[in-house]
Amino acid sequence: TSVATYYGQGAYQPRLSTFCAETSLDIINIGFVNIFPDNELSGWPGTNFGNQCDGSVYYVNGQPTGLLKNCHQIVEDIPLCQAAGKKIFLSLGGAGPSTGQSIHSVESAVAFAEWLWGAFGPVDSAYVSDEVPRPFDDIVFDGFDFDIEFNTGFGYAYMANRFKELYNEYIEQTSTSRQWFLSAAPMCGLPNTLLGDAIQNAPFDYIWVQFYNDWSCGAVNYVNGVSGFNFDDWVSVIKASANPDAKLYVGLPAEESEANLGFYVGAFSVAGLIEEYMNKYPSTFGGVMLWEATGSLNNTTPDGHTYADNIKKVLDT
Ligand SMILES: CNC(=O)NC(=N)Nc1ccccc1
Repeated sequence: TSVATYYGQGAYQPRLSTFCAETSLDIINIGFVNIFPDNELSGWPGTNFGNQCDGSVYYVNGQPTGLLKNCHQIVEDIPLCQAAGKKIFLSLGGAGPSTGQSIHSVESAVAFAEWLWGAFGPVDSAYVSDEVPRPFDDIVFDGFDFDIEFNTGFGYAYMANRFKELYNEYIEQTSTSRQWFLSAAPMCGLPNTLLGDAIQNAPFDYIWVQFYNDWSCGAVNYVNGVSGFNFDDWVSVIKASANPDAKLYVGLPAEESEANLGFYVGAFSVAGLIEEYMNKYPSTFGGVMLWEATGSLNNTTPDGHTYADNIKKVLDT
C-alpha cells in the first residue's frame, strides 16, 4: 500500500524538495492546471502552484495566458522526488476557479490531452513542437491526475483515454520500460457526477476518493460509529469500471484546517478504518491519499512524525 498526497496549494508551503525527502510519501500530485483551454481566450490552459512561481505568464499573440512561466523550484525538485522513487503526477482541476474547469467538445478534450503530453510529457514525443511550450523544461511527469471539482463530467473520459493512447503509442515507438499513469480524485458522493463517467469508461490506475467535505459518505462517519462511509460502494464502482484492477485510496484531510469543519480525523482514530478495509479488500485497497502535503507537515506529533508518517505506520502494520 502507499501514501499519495497533493502539493502546490499549501499555505506558505516549503519547496517540493522537503517532501521528496519524506519517505512516507510515495505519490505526489502537483496541483494545479486549474484553467482549461475552452475557458481561455488564448486557447492555452492556465496553472496555479501557490507560492512556487514568480507570477510571470506566457503570452500568445501578444495576449497574456494563465500559464505560469517561472516555477524554478518545482522544476529543480521534481527530479529529486523521482530519483527517490516517487511518482509525480500533474493534477488537473483543483479548488477553482469554477469558471476555469469545463470541456466543451470531444475534439477539445483530445486536443487538451495532446497539448499537455507535448508540454509536460516526454521531451521527444510526437506532440512536442514549437507551438507547445515546456513550462517545466525537460521535466517528464509520471502521469496526470483528474481532480475535477466543478461543472460537469463531460469530456474527461475522452481525455483520459487519449492520454492512455498517447502513453501506449510512445511506449510502442520507443520500447521504453518507463510507465505513465492515470489517477482521479472523485468526491465520495455516489453516483459521482463529475468523475463517474470517466472512471466507468477510461482505465484509471489510481482512484483516491475524497472521503471528506460530505457528511453522507465521509470517513468521519466510520470513526464516529455511524453509517455513511461508502468505501464498499466505491469498490463496486471500481469493479464495474474500465479498469477493475484500479487501486482505491482513502482520501483524508491531513490537518484540521484542510477540510470543512468536522471532517478531520486523527491518524490513530482512523487506524481502525484503514486496517478493516485494507484487510477486507486486499487487492483493491491501494492506501491513503492526503490533502495535502504542507498540512501534513504542520500536523506533527510530539515524536516529530508528520500526519503522513503516522498514516504510513498504520498502513505498514
Ligand atoms: C483532492 N482534492 C481536494 O482535496 N480538493 C479540495 N480539498 N478542495 C477544496 C475544497 C474545499 C475547500 C478547499 C479545497
